[in-house]
Amino acid sequence: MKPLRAFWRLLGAAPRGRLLSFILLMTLGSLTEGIGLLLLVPLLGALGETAGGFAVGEALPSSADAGGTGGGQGNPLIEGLVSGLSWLGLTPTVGGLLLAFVGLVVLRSAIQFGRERLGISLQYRLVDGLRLRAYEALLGVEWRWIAAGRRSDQANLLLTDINRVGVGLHYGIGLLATAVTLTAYLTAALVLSWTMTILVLASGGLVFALMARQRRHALSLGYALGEANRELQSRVQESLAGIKLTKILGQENRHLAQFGQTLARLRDRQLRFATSTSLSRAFFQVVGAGLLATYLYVGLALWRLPVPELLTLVLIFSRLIPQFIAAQQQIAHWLHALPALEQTERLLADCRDAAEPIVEATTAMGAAPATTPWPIEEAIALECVNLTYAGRDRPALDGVTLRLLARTTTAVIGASGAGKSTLADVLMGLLTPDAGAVTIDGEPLIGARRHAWRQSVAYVPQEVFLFHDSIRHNLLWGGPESDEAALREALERAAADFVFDLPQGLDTLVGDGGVRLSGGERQRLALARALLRRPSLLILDEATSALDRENEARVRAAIEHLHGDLTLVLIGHRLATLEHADQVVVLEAGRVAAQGTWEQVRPDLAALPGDLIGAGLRDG
Ligand SMILES: Nc1ncnc2c1ncn2[C@@H]1O[C@H](COP(=O)(O)OP(=O)(O)OP(=O)(O)O)[C@@H](O)[C@H]1O
Repeated sequence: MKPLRAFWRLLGAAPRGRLLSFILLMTLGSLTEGIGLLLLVPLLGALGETAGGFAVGEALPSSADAGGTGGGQGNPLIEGLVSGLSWLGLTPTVGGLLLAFVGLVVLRSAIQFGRERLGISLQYRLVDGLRLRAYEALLGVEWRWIAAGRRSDQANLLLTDINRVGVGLHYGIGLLATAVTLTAYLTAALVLSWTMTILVLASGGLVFALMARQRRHALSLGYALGEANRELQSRVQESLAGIKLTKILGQENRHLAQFGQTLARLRDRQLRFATSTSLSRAFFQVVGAGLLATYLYVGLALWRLPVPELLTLVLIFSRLIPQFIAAQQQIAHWLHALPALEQTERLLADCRDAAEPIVEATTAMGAAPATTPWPIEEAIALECVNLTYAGRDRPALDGVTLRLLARTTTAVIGASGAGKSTLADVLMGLLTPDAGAVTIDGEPLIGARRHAWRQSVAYVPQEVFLFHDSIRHNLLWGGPESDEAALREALERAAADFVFDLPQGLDTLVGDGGVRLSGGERQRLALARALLRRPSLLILDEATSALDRENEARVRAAIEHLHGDLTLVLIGHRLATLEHADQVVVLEAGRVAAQGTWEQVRPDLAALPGDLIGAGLRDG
């Protein structure tokens, strides 16, 4: 990735008005800096010529009557500045010049304040814009792509990598300001002595070239830091997710040691970058002092420059050197952050390639996914559906042909790994088959229709996910418009009326992922949330696995009550639910091994190998 091009591309997303204001402030700041420095020349000249006996209000000797070589006489720009002051009615006195000088410093400070504020707000805007784009891209991508990636890498990118881009951008914007200031200093120096300026440019260029290795080092450390950050993120996420297991297994020390090692690797890389930047700063300071002494010697002894000019030049160069050091540091920081930007842009490009098509409707808020309900009139049909996950030889679904009639109940059973959840994902339009077709009332479930179809589907998985929020807000994810009565009805139908016995009722916080509730309570809340959605297709994936017999019976009664209202798919082993299904589908290694009513498939089950039915089924 070309560093300069990447910077402009990133900056290109900034609002034009703000960017132009920033550039204007940067230029004005540098202009005041340059003019302020040039005003010092006549001042120093006047002070020198009068050997300290000058009254503050006395006019400066004009170029005509001075006759000397110091004080900028003969230099058209400085004379122009002085006569500019006279034209404004300000007699160029020592006091006047001093006042003008202080005035310029005040003005420059105000401009600098504005510029820095604008620079930071630009940086935050660009970083947040990038973060939002990355998040939006992740949300809009095909499920298959998300499932194949690592959640911790995605979290790392959204949080740490984009933060690093922000830091890089901060230095990049700083570099712009430094470049403009450097230009102003060099222009001021050029006005005073072009030979000296060329000497400065040549020596500065040489030092800059010598530091190329440090810049390459910053880039490679940027890549190494990215890896260490990803490792830390995955370590933290995994450790926290598995903290219960860690405690049960008594492996706290092992986790701590691993965490310590990951941290040490991260710190090592950060420290190497900090050392490299500190070293280069120290190197520049020493070289800078040497160069300054050389310029002074050359100016005084060889080129015999007038003292006021020379003093101002030395002042300019003494300010120029820290700016030069800053520029080198800013470039190194930008290069250090470049791998994070590269990673973000790669994610955006990958997400663009794997984006799920969406039909957009125009709303008051702008474009939004269409959410028109999609009722099933006849049937959902699967025709020779094949699906193989990336990196797998064996298909998860192999030539599956099924017909789910509208408002009937289908039970899907099969051994672990038979393909039941994959079938559910295909029915929901989350996964597209590699071959074969899925149709709803004869309409193929492809392209943007898959997203639209999901608005009419509800799914209750075995591992229920609840947001760290109140029960009410968790339920409203299912039906945002639901009123109190609708919430109560859904909770009662899902046998989740335990909510009303809680001290805070619907406003009870459920904890991270619903950790403050039992597994069975979570399942019943998830069912209530699904019912609020008023779906055309409801898929329950082992949705009663965590329930005790009493609550399972209640949920089963609720499910039986739904029979005929909507199209139901029950994935599970429990005989009691299977018996009430209109059809039972038996999957084995991704194939349909048997299909029909429970009485029809029952004899086939005995012939199938392995523990297909499971103890739960035999128990009923
Ligand atoms: N994201 C994935 N990447 C690769 N392979 C996968 C993925 N998800 C599932 N599989 C594989 O696909 C096959 C079918 O898995 P699936 O989860 O559909 O089975 P299942 O019948 O739902 O199993 P269980 O009852 O244990 O939940 C299995 O061999 C599984 O290892």
